[in-house]
Amino acid sequence: MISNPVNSTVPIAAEVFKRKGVYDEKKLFGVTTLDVVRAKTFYAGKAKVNVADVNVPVVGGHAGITILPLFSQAAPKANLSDEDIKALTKRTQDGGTEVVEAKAGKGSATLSMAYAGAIFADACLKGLNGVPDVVECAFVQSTVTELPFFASKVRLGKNGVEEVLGLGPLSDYEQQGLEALKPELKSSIEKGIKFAQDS
Ligand SMILES: NC(=O)c1ccc[n+]([C@@H]2O[C@H](COP(=O)([O-])OP(=O)(O)OC[C@H]3O[C@@H](n4cnc5c(N)ncnc54)[C@H](O)[C@@H]3O)[C@@H](O)[C@H]2O)c1
Ligand SMILES: O=C(O)C[C@H](O)C(=O)O
Repeated sequence: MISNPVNSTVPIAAEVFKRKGVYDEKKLFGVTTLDVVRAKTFYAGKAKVNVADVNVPVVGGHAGITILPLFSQAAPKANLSDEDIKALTKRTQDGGTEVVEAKAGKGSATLSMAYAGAIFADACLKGLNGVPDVVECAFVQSTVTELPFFASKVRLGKNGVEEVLGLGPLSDYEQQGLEALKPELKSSIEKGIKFAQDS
């Protein structure tokens, strides 16, 4: 699912598939790759490193504060200040809205979404083809937190999701971000489920 609001459209799709008796939680993904692309790009700019060498996990969901980039786990390591990390986090969280507002009613990110979509589709195809250790972040059914859907690193394989990976160690700032995003993400998920059940 790329269509927004991803935090609700994924639960909606899950409910619809369940109703039809064809739900497979290993094969339903909310595409959050663009958040990773943005986090990597902004980090590379600030840290003055080649973006092609950068990796940054992004967890949570795909809207505002539910997007939580884990810059404490970014590779390569860079000595950025707390202020820099806060600014990079906000820029990543606001990236989509920035584009939507700039386009003023004429759609959302297109070229960057095509790039992100291609990365994610390629990762899925590699997994289906048996390439080992293909890992991308995606919004999936999850037990990583108490929420039924959550974006985190996911290992892709022949069956789709082979493993939903945990969050790893978080900085205090990220831990606060995680606690702050949970009520908002919970509400979006519940709205999606209710919408599907009422339809
Ligand atoms: N997951 C992500 O990272 C990400 C990134 C970019 C865009 N998006 C989402 O992708 C979706 C498309 O974005 P866009 O920029 O291409 O938008 P857009 O406004 O350019 O295109 C939307 C299209 O959907 C059509 N449409 C609207 N209602 C419809 C309906 N009921 N039935 C059939 N078609 C309908 C419109 O005619 C239009 O052609 C949006 O939901 C956007 O928020 C997600
Ligand atoms: O379509 C939007 O609202 C934003 C989009 O999800 C994006 O991340 O660019």
